[in-house]
Amino acid sequence: MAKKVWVFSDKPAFMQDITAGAKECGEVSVIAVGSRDLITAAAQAGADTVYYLGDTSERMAESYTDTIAKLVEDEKPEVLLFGATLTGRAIAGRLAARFETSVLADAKELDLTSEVTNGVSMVYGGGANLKQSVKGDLTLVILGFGVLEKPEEMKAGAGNVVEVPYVEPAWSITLSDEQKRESASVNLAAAKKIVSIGLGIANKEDISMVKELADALDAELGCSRPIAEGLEWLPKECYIGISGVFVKSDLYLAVGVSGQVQHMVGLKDAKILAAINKDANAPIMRQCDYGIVGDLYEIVPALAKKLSK
Ligand SMILES: Cc1cc2nc3c(=O)[nH]c(=O)nc-3n(C[C@H](O)[C@H](O)[C@H](O)COP(=O)(O)OP(=O)(O)OC[C@H]3O[C@@H](n4cnc5c(N)ncnc54)[C@H](O)[C@@H]3O)c2cc1C
Repeated sequence: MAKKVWVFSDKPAFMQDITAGAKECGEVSVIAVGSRDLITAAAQAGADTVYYLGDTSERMAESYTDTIAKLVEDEKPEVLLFGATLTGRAIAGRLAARFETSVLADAKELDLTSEVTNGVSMVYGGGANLKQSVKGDLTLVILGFGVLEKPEEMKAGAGNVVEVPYVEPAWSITLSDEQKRESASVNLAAAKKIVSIGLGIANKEDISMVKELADALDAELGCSRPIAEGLEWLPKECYIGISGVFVKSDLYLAVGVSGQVQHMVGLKDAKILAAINKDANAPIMRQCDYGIVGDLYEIVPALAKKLSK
């Protein structure tokens, strides 16, 4: 059953991915904010109508929420699909509050063909799948790249452009400063060997001790989320798990990592899992191929010494 589907993503490739997938279900429109090049990109991916909101150089994308809300009230799309980016999430959440509805967040499967929109998303940090059927006049969905199946070649749409006037929000965010984020040069998703640290490491300075072991193994250094997000001892690109990187290394050596499900989901495709943990009952010790029970401060230097010989 064809629905009136609209797509928003601030990332052009993401917008095209969703639009091309949604096109398979009927007519699709795109809400474009930013460069005018987005209009062509949207039409190439199948957009029949492109609602062009303007350039974001002077405004934060979130400031367009009122403009989009007005457009939704006027045009009444049935489904709004948002790419899972920070901006997509911010706008979807604001619209949900505005229209007193909820968001089907982080859909990893989505069926737009039946009368109600059905989606599957991960819950409990990837431990379970949640199936949802969304009823009501407006369905808001946040989805990842590649979730919607798309044809090998994109089918272009009519690309009719509607210039949408800006609706001044009651309050808006001003961008006052930008700082470059520290990022890692390593691509853990492609690494063959990884040594990963967790909260068993007591001090930031001790990371160099584990790095010596990683170097002896010719491995990259990864970590659990608290090391990167809470303590910020390593860049965010270095943490493995449901909300971080998914790895498929030949060897994954976890040092002082307990093995919570949110971490373990990210290394389910690693071939050999080894762990060093002082607690024989830590969850990771039940899942690893090789486990060393003991103090990492004794085992790591001893292993590094042995391996560098
Ligand atoms: C929505 C959500 C998403 C999340 N996503 C992720 C994710 O993507 N990735 C992720 O990693 N986490 C994620 N988490 C966090 C996750 O639940 C755990 O809190 C986290 O993985 C625990 O990190 P850890 O193993 O380093 O620390 P801990 O659980 O504290 O484990 C530390 C381990 O070190 C051992 N240890 C302590 N001292 C020593 C020593 N001297 N020698 C040897 N062993 C020692 C302890 O026995 C313990 O097992 C998420 C959580 C939520 C709620």
